[in-house]
Amino acid sequence: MGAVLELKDLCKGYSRGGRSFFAVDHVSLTVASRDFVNVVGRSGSGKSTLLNLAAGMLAPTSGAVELDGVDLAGKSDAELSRLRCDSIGFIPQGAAALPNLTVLENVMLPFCLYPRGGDGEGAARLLLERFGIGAAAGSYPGELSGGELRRVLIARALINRPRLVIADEPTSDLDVESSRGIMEEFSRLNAEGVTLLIVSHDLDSLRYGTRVCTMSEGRLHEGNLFEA
Ligand SMILES: Nc1ncnc2c1ncn2[C@@H]1O[C@H](COP(=O)(O)OP(=O)(O)OP(=O)(O)O)[C@@H](O)[C@H]1O
Repeated sequence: MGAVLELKDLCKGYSRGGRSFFAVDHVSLTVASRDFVNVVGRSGSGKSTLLNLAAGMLAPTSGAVELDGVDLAGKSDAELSRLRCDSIGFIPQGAAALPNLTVLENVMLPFCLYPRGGDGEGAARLLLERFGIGAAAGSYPGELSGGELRRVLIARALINRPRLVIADEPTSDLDVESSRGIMEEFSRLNAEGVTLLIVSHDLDSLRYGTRVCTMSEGRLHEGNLFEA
């Protein structure tokens, strides 16, 4: 299978208090089609920075990100937005829904951003049903629980049927049962052919993936070394 996502010797440097450091330090990772990669690691180890680089939200200090063989370097913001909207279902940490749009409108948003054919409303309603929140289609985000809201954001990330889903702690703040429901849904998506790269705090989530990588002080290692 070809690589959906390739991170090549990726670095992201920051400086704080007069000290320079790499939040992401020479990371290489090949995510093949149908991989389900979980990334674990301590707080501050660089997981969110890595996902933001992978999704083209952040520019690397050095190294390259290739999506389906296409280097993201040199792409304009508009091109990156389009690419993300079409190819990546990105669920950032603490992602917010737009408060003045209904749940249905929030889910349809990426569908409406660029002209495309098909039945966006029908697809959005199906996703809401799939995540057990069909009855909330006409509600506003402020009227939903944290777990319901998270499912709305996941549905929104899936509306354009992305080949790759990148999610930063998609089950944070959820109870065990809700977390399992979401991970099982990710697992089903994976079985349908979707490739996933997910940061997870919850070690129970690891059994749903096909690979685990550990982030430690900006470095990425294959395997779960988190508890070692
Ligand atoms: N814009 C920034 N400027 C300076 N330092 C930053 C910036 N963004 C992140 N960092 C630092 O880079 C390191 C990695 O941060 P990152 O958010 O990627 O970690 P994380 O593993 O996702 O943490 P958590 O699990 O707590 O979300 C941290 O030391 C953080 O303080």
